[in-house]
Amino acid sequence: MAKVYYDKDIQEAVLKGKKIAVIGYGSQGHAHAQNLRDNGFDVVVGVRPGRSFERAAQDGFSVKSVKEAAKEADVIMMLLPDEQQTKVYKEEVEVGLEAGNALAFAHGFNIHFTQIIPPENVDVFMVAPKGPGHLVRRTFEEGAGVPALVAVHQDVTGDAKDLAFAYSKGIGSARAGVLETTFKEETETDLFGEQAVLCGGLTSLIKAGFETLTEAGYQPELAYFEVCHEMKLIVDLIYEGGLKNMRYSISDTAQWGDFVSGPRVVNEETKQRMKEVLKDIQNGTFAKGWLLENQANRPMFNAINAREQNHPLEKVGEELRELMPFVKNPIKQKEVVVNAKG
Ligand SMILES: NC(=O)C1=CN([C@@H]2O[C@H](COP(=O)(O)OP(=O)(O)OC[C@H]3O[C@@H](n4cnc5c(N)ncnc54)[C@H](OP(=O)(O)O)[C@@H]3O)[C@@H](O)[C@H]2O)C=CC1
Ligand SMILES: CC[C@](O)(C(C)=O)C(=O)O
Ligand SMILES: [Mg+2]
Ligand SMILES: [Mg+2]
Repeated sequence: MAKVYYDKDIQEAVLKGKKIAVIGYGSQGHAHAQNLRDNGFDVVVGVRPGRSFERAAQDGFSVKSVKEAAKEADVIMMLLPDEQQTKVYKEEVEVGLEAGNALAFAHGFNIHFTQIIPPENVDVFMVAPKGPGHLVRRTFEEGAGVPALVAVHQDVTGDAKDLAFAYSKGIGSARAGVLETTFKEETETDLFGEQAVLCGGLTSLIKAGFETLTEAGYQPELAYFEVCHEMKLIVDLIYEGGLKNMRYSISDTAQWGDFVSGPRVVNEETKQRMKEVLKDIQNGTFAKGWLLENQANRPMFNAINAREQNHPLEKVGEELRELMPFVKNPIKQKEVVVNAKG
């Protein structure tokens, strides 16, 4: 079994007393900044003027421009959207880097695909939480954490690996488990996971199930409960005790259907497609497409996003969730409050 590191295995002294600039205050940014601060680390937030700036100030942080924060910090964690990082790095971060500083990432995209090439005199490490930023914060507040991967790309001080582990402990990830990896392995597996299984695979599966039922004349509300709402309840059982725990709880009829019909839907052909997706990630085709899409101001991203938001599943889901007061969306609620103040 791979070595998994926990709080007890990690010394945080190497990071204590250093100034950490969290660049960006979005999904990951707000969680890293707040968890690190709660664990006694010295954090400055670097963002452009606007919504995030106001939110970080409202949360009590010292907030500066990206340039100022990066210049005054010893450790600079890049938590801007991947596609924005190169420009901001070149214009505002690189100039403030001093020998012996550390440049850090939560995903390997820009280092692995050579969009950012840091100077040779700084450490470069990664702490990549294996979960959405809002849950990095929420689980931390609940006394738990989200697992993370750490990697070192450059080690000039001899401390890069210790810094990465200390940072992972600082954001609460070592409560759940931290694994060592490389930028290449994290980048390729993270992109594959989100495209083929966690986000792309799952949304396509849910939509296909919903459409199959509604096109056959079944009620959309019923279809939503069947293939979307219940998904969380089933996944919770898998999360808590593996596939066998879920299969223990469902009926034997469902388990037999799982065995005989599941592989008719997700089969060798699906796996072949997954291999193609992985190949496009490994050979840079996906990265190139995403970077070009952004250079063109996202024409396809925006068109698909608009279409997806109008999918009948989204409409009926919105109506049904309104009628389930126990289905709360703490992320949305927080944003509404902030927007109202902003
Ligand atoms: N989202 C996640 O859960 C995960 C993300 N990651 C990685 O973490 C990194 C950050 O991702 P994520 O948290 O999703 O990012 P977000 O999209 O949530 O980041 C938004 C933040 O970046 C700021 N920002 C955007 N563009 C600029 C710009 N041009 N100049 C200055 N500030 C800018 C925004 O400010 P404003 O409000 O002013 O727009 C906001 O503070 C990425 O590398 C990602 O791959 C890794 C694991 C999971
Ligand atoms: C699954 C999507 C993710 O990789 C994540 C939350 O881990 C991301 O890039 O947001
Ligand atoms: Mg991920
Ligand atoms: Mg990702």
